[in-house]
Amino acid sequence: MIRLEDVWYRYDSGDWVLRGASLEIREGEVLAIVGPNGAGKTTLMKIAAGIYRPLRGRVEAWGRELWTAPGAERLALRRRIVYVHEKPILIRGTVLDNIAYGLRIRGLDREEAQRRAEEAAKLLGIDMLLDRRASGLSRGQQQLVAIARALAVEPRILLLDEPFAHLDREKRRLLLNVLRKQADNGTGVAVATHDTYLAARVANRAVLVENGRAETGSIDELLL
Ligand SMILES: Nc1ncnc2c1ncn2[C@@H]1O[C@H](COP(=O)(O)OP(=O)(O)OP(=O)(O)O)[C@@H](O)[C@H]1O
Repeated sequence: MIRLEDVWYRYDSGDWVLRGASLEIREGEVLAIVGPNGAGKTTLMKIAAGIYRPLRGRVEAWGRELWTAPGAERLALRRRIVYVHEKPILIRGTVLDNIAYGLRIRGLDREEAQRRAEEAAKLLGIDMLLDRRASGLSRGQQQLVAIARALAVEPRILLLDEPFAHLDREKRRLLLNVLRKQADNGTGVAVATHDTYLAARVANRAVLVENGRAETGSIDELLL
């Protein structure tokens, strides 16, 4: 589980984006992160992923303060968390290479990485694309490849930034089901989205990011 406590953040060039934001991302549930453009949803998720260090406040992962943990421990904690950007960066090579990439850098041998990458691709209905070059894919296909790459490493916490944005109706529904199943199997899933309808369908709880703060509430309170 990840806990952000009274987190403050601003970029070099601007005002405070987060001014005392707190939230929890728990295993076994889907958390919807909603709020207006520029409110700080992406920033918050990158802090939860251990990519950005807050200027004030605490980030706890499984009870350990992430940024004061020794390097090796911090790396181990961060590896349980995967963040998928709205505009994913794909490596050169095939779709299979891309989905297997996270596993390869975690030290799995080629065969095992391939087997797990194929499984993840099947889950998202993109197994027919495995031999295609990643550079020729549509935006929606790229998004699914990035999500498959994340699923393949079996993270304890999965953070997705606008995962539905470029997907057609059928793929949105498929992803919705996959995320629900992931949570039911114990993964903690957080989804930043502008689509409150999808958020309400998939999430157990919601967080509204606004004015630098994060307000946690029920689906009824924040989404409907
Ligand atoms: N790399 C950066 N450098 C400077 N400012 C940034 C940077 N990234 C984000 N910001 C600013 O921080 C604020 C929060 O941005 P963030 O992307 O976290 O919001 P968001 O809620 O995810 O927005 P959206 O819904 O539009 O995706 C915005 O004002 C944005 O302009």
